[in-house]
Amino acid sequence: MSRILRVVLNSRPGKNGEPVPENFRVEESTLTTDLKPGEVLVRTLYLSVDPYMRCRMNEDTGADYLSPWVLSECVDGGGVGVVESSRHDAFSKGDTVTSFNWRWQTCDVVDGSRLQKLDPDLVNGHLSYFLGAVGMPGLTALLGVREKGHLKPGANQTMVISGAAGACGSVAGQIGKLDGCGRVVGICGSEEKCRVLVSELGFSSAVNYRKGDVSAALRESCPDGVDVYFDNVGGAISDTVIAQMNKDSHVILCGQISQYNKDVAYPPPLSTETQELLHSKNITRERFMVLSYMEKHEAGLLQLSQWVKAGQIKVLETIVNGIENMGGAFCSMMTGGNIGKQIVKISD
Ligand SMILES: NC(=O)C1=CN([C@@H]2O[C@H](COP(=O)(O)OP(=O)(O)OC[C@H]3O[C@@H](n4cnc5c(N)ncnc54)[C@H](OP(=O)(O)O)[C@@H]3O)[C@@H](O)[C@H]2O)C=CC1
Ligand SMILES: CCCCCC(=O)/C=C/[C@@H]1[C@@H](C/C=C\CCCC(=O)O)[C@@H](O)C[C@H]1O
Repeated sequence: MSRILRVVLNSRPGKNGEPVPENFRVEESTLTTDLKPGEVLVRTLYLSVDPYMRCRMNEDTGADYLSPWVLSECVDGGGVGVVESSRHDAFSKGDTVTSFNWRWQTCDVVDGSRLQKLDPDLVNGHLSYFLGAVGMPGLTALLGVREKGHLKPGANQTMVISGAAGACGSVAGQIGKLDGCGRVVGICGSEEKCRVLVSELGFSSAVNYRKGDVSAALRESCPDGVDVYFDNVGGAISDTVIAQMNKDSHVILCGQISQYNKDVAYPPPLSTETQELLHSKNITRERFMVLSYMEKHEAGLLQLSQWVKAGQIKVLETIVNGIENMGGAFCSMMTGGNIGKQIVKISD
């Protein structure tokens, strides 16, 4: 038996409500560490907080691939850890492992069939990158751009990314440049984020949507209009971008975080005006889901790893320490407290 800490869902914010750290509760618990055949004892190193978790806080997530978190039960999501002991043939003590359904616990006993082994060389030992640029958000950026972006190298296209300073957005913009866009413009929520996008990540320009006339700033940044829009946020920001899109251009419908605290279906309905614009300008706007391209994940992670190791993709992270800060980190990410991927470090 071993004493552990875990995070349970304490209360739901309601479908129309902002999440607060008090929606989560940290508890002491005990873990039986005698393993049955096929089981693995893991120690948690890093946990991820992600926007889709807001949907899991509702009784009904509104998405068939997302199950709701259960009140007073341990919550779960992306995690990375180390194997302490194993009774599963595929895992040995010291292996680095990950899962999409890692319980928010300091240690856990898990069925080995639910774990994937990771090669730390892919991230030069920066294991948290497996939850960000060389993990699900990086794949979302890569596959979103490649599957739905219709990029044409040499065509001097302009790509706009909303949520540009976040985990997916910061990588998507860099891939836009690597894949040949002439101009890559980020939209995000602070001056500091704009500075980082341009001076550290090589974006052509950046627009702070909390300041001034966003439409005018975007027009100045995109004098030839917008050819590709990587949409992470939806709502009024996306209406503004779509109004400046060119004929036969493309929206990559990645996420709609501005609507996640509202009781609306996913993807949320568009205004009549925006729908008419999409139609009259023949703009594609297909829903994109990274989990629909599982067969492309392995090659995608190798590509992301190569870019990161070569310094062609710069990785931004915001890391807080301690399992007691999971709820706070989640709420902070939902309100723009992160630059790059929001990570919680659980142990060394
Ligand atoms: N389709 C798919 O398969 C996947 C989709 N996603 C989606 O991608 C998007 C980005 O996810 P991820 O990179 O993990 O998260 P981020 O790291 O981008 O964090 C979320 C960011 O959203 C921004 N934000 C929050 N509220 C608003 C708002 N009302 N208006 C505008 N921006 C807002 C904040 O930045 P700021 O300071 O700029 O406001 C915040 O930092 C989400 O919509 C998510 O659901 C993610 C993974 C897979
Ligand atoms: C309804 C809102 C969806 C917003 C889009 C989004 O962020 C999608 C993210 C998924 C996410 C799914 C994660 C785990 C699935 C298993 C969870 C469970 O219920 O057990 C990510 O990991 C991949 C994206 O497609």
